[in-house]
Amino acid sequence: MVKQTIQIFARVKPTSRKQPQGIYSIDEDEKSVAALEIILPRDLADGFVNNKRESYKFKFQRIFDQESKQDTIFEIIAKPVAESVLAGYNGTIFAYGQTGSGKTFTITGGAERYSDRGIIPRTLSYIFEQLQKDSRKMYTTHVSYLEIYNECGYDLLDPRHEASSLEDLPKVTILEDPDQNIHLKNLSLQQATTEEEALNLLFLGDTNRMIAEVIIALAEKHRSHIPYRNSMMTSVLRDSLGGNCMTTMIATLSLEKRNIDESISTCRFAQRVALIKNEAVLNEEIDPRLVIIRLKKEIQELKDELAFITGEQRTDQLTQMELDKLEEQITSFLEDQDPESRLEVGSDMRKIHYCFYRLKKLLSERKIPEKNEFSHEIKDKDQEGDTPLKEEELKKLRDVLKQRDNEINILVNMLKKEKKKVQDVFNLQNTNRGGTRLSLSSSPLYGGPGDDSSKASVSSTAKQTHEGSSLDYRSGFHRRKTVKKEEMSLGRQEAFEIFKQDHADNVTIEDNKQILRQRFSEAKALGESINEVRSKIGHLKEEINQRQMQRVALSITDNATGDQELDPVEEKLRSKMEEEKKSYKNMFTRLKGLKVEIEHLQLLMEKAKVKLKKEFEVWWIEEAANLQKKSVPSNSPRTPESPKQQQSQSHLSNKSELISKKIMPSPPPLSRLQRNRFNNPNVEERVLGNSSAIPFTGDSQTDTDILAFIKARQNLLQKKGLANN
Ligand SMILES: Nc1ncnc2c1ncn2[C@@H]1O[C@H](COP(=O)(O)OP(=O)(O)OP(=O)(O)O)[C@@H](O)[C@H]1O
Repeated sequence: MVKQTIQIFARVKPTSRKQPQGIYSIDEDEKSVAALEIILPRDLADGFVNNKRESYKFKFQRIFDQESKQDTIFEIIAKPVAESVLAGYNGTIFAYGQTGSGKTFTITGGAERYSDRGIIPRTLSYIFEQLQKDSRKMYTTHVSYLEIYNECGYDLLDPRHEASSLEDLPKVTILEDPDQNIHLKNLSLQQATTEEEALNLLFLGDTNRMIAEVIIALAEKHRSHIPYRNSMMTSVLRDSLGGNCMTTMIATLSLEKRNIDESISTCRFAQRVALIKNEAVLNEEIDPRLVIIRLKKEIQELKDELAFITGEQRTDQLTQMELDKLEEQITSFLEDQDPESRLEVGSDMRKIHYCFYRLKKLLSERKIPEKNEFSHEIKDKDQEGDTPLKEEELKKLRDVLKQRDNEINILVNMLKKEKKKVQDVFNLQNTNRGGTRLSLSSSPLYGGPGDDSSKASVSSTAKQTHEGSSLDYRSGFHRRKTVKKEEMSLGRQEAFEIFKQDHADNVTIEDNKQILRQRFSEAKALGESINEVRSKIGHLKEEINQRQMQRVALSITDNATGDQELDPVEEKLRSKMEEEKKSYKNMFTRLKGLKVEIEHLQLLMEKAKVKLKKEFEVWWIEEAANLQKKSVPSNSPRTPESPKQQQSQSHLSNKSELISKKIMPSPPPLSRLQRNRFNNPNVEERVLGNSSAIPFTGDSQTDTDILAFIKARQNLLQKKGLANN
């Protein structure tokens, strides 16, 4: 059992604006702990009579200042927890801090760059790497993703559900057993056999969360305060907060002037958490049948020992099973070549006697006659030695000797021929050096120049995700994407194109596309270099083999002992081969890293695309709702709406201004074609200037789409100062 308090770390989020000097300071001089001092600026200490303390000091295991990078956070905070998990303990890492302080950035990672990936993807990578190294054990890995919102738990990885709101996801409830262990009912456990599968699950959960989330924001203001002590989150984390677990907390701080109070309260919370002691117990699941067998054996041994010491001999017969076991032991003892091996049968005299009896029997049955035969033979030979060899026998022996001599001569001639062949090959190779070489690599790992197979190989797994696979959680995502695409009408698609052009996330997608292209070509070039090195290694191996054959042949024909000496040429070839192998390994490791990076970037891009689409959908619905309100006169009958439509519209209308500001920070420039096509006052007048709402197509949904598009365009133009009015 390991007793340990919860480890607390602090991370300060980089500030966008330059902060006034001295708002906080970090003191790392103290041994093994660091201190964060938050200084209250005087203007915050309100009024004339200043009763507020001016500075607050908090201790942490370590404080990561604004410039700290994600890899450092992983190495120092997460790796030790991952190591304890691999050793068999429970491990938890959680981030705590005010909104926008960097919890998601620290735990999951940023959505823009590969280097921004957070603790989860890095830990997954580390864990799978370690599991791969250990071939002695069998591991199974599962992933769960639980979202807790408003005291309700939701499974974000259930492959049977496509989330468009949290309510679509399976609800997870807490159950407590009589031993007060917490169980999460309905939370699925998804098996992940590789890092890639685990990352796909993480991505699926993130996407589901994102899709179910722009609803949460709307409901947020109606949310009542949930006391932390009784919350579902605390129940789920019960073991992590004072139980059987190695736990680490990261206090995320946004140390800007306006956030000082929140930051102080986060630090206070961390100081309290640091007092919580956990008792982590090694998780061991013991098979009761194995325990029974072990205990029975122990009891028997103790009984035997007791009988031996007290002299009380056991008189009952050995059972057939015991006899069979003894036979097995005797056989393996006799077959064992090790002279030191022992026959261990414990202190049961019956067994000891039985062994002696069997050995004696064996000796009398087999060994002794053999020995007798052998001694007779020796005796006969000795007697022969005393008699002079007969002339006839001598002649016979001379003939045999001559025959042997002939055989040797034939063999030497054969060897000479062989040596010549080898020499020819060797000469031919020397002539070929510098010219073209025979390629030994029959199945290159990656394609040659101009071949796209390297790209295919590197991206195949990620491609699988999009092209559908047998795994439900992958195809689920794919299905959603396809459905959405099919649903989009032409006008809506066009509006989406305009919408995304200037969206901040589109810049990220484009940047990542660029990086992806670079990584692909790097991977391709690397694949080609790997193939080259592979074939070099093949050639070197071949050269070494030939060299060895040649030396053997030489040593036989010249009766030399060359094979025992070191051959400098061979040594040189070997060291060259080692170098090539090293560079092969380095390149291969880099290629593996590139593959992970490419897959990660593809997931980031997909995530950004889903987010973009989601934001567009919300904006579109909201625009349509506004427009309908405007264009339908109060006394004319309204187009009937589905209850769902009504609900989403009423939710969104409150936020419409906010959303359109947020998602359209600056409108995209319209092309001349677009301007000509849409900047038509007649259409506008028809739709917006005239409240009689003339139907375009007769289909209310399509008309709504058209209206929303025109309105959206008008908004854009107004913002750009291009509107006609
Ligand atoms: N260490 C950091 N380096 C760079 N950017 C950061 C860092 N921490 C946070 N950010 C950025 O700050 C913004 C807010 O961070 P994040 O979403 O992680 O906050 P949060 O605490 O999870 O917020 P919420 O509680 O609202 O979900 C994001 O755009 C994120 O990329």
